[in-house]
Amino acid sequence: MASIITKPAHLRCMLTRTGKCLAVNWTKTSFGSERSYASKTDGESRIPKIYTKTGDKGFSSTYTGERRPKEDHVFEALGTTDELSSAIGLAREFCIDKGHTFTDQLDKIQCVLQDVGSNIATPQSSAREIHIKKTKFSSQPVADLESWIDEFTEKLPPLTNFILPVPLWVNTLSMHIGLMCFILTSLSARTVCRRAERSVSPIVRSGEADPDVAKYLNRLSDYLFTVARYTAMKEGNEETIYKRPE
Ligand SMILES: Nc1ncnc2c1ncn2[C@@H]1O[C@H](COP(=O)(O)OP(=O)(O)OP(=O)(O)O)[C@@H](O)[C@H]1O
Repeated sequence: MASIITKPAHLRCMLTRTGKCLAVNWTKTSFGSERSYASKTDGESRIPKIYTKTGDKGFSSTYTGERRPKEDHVFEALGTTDELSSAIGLAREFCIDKGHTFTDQLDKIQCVLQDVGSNIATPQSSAREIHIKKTKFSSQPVADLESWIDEFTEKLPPLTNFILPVPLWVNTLSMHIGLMCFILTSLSARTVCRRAERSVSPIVRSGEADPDVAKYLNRLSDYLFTVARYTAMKEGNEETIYKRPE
């Protein structure tokens, strides 16, 4: 089963800068400010602790050190991006089981989603130059997605109808990667991706995150849809298309 344990790039940045606590808690999937991270060390022994208790009252930190309520749109977007990465990690496992060849793409996507998180956790209005430099999101991942989508699309029949979300108990890969399944909708990576996009959009619109982050999530939902169609075709599953009721 896919591990949801990650090594966030932003946490690595933070470690390099502080130069301490190398036995870091890699199990955390999101962001901690330098200040809150430092407080996770245990005095002289420097044993890192996973908990600081600083979030117990419902507030947490951005990478820039701002304290905000946990329901803030930044943490909402960070949480949804984490969910998306978990859903893709799950899809990746089914991908390996079925012998599909694009697991390396899914690996890259999970890494890029860490960078998406770094960018979201760094509100531009409170960021210093060093924060911006370390969490800048490049446009290359968007271009990568586009070329992968184009490659799959060339191999697929043209899309002339709406494809219906049907429960495919046997075709678990398609289900987890893209096609909405009413039984496991919340686990469908594409729907989680679109939710992530909705949560990130207002942050980008207000100028607090990089516009390429929104572009990436928009393209990623198309990638997940296309790769789901591709795997369904490879596995010999017919698409259930929309027919107008008589
Ligand atoms: N509920 C949440 N959903 C999404 N992101 C969160 C949430 N809580 C915190 N974060 C983000 O993830 C980072 C790491 O989470 P962590 O649980 O360590 O924060 P905390 O609750 O503030 O601290 P602690 O757990 O030590 O009391 C935080 O710095 C914040 O940026």
